[in-house]
Amino acid sequence: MPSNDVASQKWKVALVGSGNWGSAIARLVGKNIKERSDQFDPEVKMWCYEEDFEGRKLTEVINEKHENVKYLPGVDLGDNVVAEPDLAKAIEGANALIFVIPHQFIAKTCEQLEGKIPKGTHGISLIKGVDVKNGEIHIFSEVISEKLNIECAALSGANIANEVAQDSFSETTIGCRDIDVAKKWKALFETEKFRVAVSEDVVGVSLGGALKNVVAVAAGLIDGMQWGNNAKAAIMRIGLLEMKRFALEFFPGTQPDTFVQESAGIADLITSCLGGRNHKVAAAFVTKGKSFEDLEEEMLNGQKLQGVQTAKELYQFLKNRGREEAYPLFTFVYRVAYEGVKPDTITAHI
Ligand SMILES: NC(=O)C1=CN([C@@H]2O[C@H](COP(=O)(O)OP(=O)(O)OC[C@H]3O[C@@H](n4cnc5c(N)ncnc54)[C@H](O)[C@@H]3O)[C@@H](O)[C@H]2O)C=CC1
Ligand SMILES: O=C(CO)COP(=O)(O)O
Repeated sequence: MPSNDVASQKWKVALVGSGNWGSAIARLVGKNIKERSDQFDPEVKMWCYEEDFEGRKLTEVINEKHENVKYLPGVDLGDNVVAEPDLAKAIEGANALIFVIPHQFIAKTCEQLEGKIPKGTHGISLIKGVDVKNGEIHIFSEVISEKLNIECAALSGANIANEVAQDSFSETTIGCRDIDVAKKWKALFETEKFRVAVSEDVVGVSLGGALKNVVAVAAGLIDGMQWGNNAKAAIMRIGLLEMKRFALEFFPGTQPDTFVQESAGIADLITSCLGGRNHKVAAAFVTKGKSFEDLEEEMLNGQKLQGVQTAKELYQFLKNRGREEAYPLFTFVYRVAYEGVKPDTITAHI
């Protein structure tokens, strides 16, 4: 469909994902589509990877209480957010799909959707991670776009889910090359307290979210060691430069300004280094001396860490190209998580 028809097209929205961020976004979108029913179908289906919750199906409990009792407890999702365990049913009839699952699950999930998405469907990826395979690296908007043969935008920013779910003020960035489609996504997500900026730099927006997770792990190590604020600020600065350098080296055409001007860049880096899950678990890695895997299990109640796995994927990609030494902070995080390098040796590495 030509993009100038998008403004008048009514969108039926479905979410592929229902974790901590997925549920917070479902609530926000659910409220907006009720108020903007001229532009959007007033119900949103949310695909849930089904599991048991206290002896019942999680989807049943969500639909009965209108609350994701496991991944976003205590928050009313609204009665127009409907949890659906069958992926094909969840997306049936939708012409706008929001992809919001931990990045390690996207390949399998897309496989189930291949060939089932009508032409002209719009997609947006809220996933923070990169896809590394066969020595190549891709952002998830591209992966989704290629696998499902649809256009796919990106949304990323300083958006700790629990804060967005409480309607605390946040900003975000939508990366989308088609201005009419971008406006429609903005209308879907924006509220007075959730401010949306639009950028054409889909790659920069996506990489900001993916790469900051690795820096947040490093910041968590610093806090675990109680090295103070100067040290953490240094990690953020060094990390931001590595993020920018990586983007420009491997994704030519990325706008360097995205990293310093957009919520998807520096603001996300800061909030994640102050209070994200990657930061929290990395601090515990130092204080408790357990593996990231065990700590994720113990501390996150089913939520998933993205930074440690991203560090591994970046390392594999960089090593393959002989470039790991050019990214000492990313490489250090990998070595701490997977090779037993001690966090307190950080200054000898970066
Ligand atoms: N939580 C947050 O504050 C934010 C998260 N993000 C990003 O959004 C993406 C999704 O994160 P969350 O919604 O927080 O997820 P989460 O961290 O809460 O992960 C749990 C979700 O993963 C699902 N899951 C578990 N095994 C699965 C499988 N085999 N296949 C498919 N799904 C499975 C669970 O059912 C649950 O819905 C991530 O890339 C994250 O970095 C972005 C902004 C904020
Ligand atoms: O992306 C986030 C905030 O914008 C959340 O980061 P964590 O996954 O580290 O909690």
